[in-house]
Amino acid sequence: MNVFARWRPLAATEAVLEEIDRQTNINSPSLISVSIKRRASAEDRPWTSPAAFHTIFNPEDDNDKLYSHIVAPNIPRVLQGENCSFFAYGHSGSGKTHTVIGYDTQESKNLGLCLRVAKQLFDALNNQNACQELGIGLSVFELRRKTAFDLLNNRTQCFVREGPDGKVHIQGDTEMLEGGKVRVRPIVQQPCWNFASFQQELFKALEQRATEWVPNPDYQKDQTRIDTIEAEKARCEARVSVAEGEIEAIIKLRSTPCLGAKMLFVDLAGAEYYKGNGFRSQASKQTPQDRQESRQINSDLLALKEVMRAWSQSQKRTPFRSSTLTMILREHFTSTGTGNSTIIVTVSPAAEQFAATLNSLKYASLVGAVKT
Ligand SMILES: Nc1ncnc2c1ncn2[C@@H]1O[C@H](COP(=O)(O)OP(=O)(O)OP(=O)(O)O)[C@@H](O)[C@H]1O
Repeated sequence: MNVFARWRPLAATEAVLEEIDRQTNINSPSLISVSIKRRASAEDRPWTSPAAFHTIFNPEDDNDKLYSHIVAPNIPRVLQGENCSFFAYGHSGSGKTHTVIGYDTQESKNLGLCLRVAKQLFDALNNQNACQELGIGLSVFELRRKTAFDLLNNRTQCFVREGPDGKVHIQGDTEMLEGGKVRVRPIVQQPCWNFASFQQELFKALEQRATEWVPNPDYQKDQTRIDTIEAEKARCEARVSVAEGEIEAIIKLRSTPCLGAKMLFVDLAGAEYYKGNGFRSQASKQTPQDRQESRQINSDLLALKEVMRAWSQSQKRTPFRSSTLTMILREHFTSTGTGNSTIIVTVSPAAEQFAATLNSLKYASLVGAVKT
């Protein structure tokens, strides 16, 4: 497990605020620690993390720098068929989405890690004539209160279930196909053949995050059209099944597998829900539904920490079953093989966020300081 921390710049609205007193300590050639202190109180002793971090990025470091340190070194492994996962953890507004997706798509140095790697992979595919028929499959889902929502399929509610193959699957409802065949609708995997379409599909999916959908009362169902499309869908599915069989056969024949690896980017829920040491709780403003959701996020984040620790130590038993989030992630951890899992903790330098920042750094350093 690789652990990185990223200090974001003070936002314009925070310009007048004091900053946290912080220092990076180079402890060993490979790992570093961080010390932080409230600047306001002279008697405060700094809290120093264990040597847990690979790199600590400063406010002036852009997404391009993070990409070249964190993601780019993994590309050769992904091309050899190993999975990699990247988690952004931090309190609300600390820069998770800025890091994973990015808010500026015009400048490639500002693209978030997920978009930047897609760009790099498409550039590489375009440079190799032999690979012109290779693309990237994109799945995007949001996990809320034990339910997954497929963001590439109108936020369709999906179930997280363990299948007879022992793997955890995210699946929609069971549906009846023409001819009485029954199938469980899988989560959409959108094929993208170039960077522009990848970006477009990703943003379309992200727009579906946690927004209420209200049906149009004037909508009239056109059953004939639905039937025609269903029939076309069944024909396409049959062709996909044949193609999947052919791909499986090709993968088995290859001496160096380079198809079928997955890169997973997780923009975790804001960690202010995680009630840690000295954290200023928002509980009084929350509705009962909010509180239930906070508890769920809290237990998901704790479960994730335990999974990361157990996995880093190669413990015999990794507690994947303790939450829906970790159940879903099991496949990514267990099939990583010699691949990599990375956590990027994003933190604000604003002194008023001290408790949240301390909490986030403690979380990440507990994971990163594990002796393997
Ligand atoms: N490293 C950075 N450099 C420049 N601006 C940043 C950086 N990190 C965050 N920001 C800015 O701070 C704001 C909040 O960041 P972001 O939306 O990524 O936070 P978040 O952690 O995803 O929050 P939430 O949990 O609420 O989704 C955004 O306007 C973003 O552009």
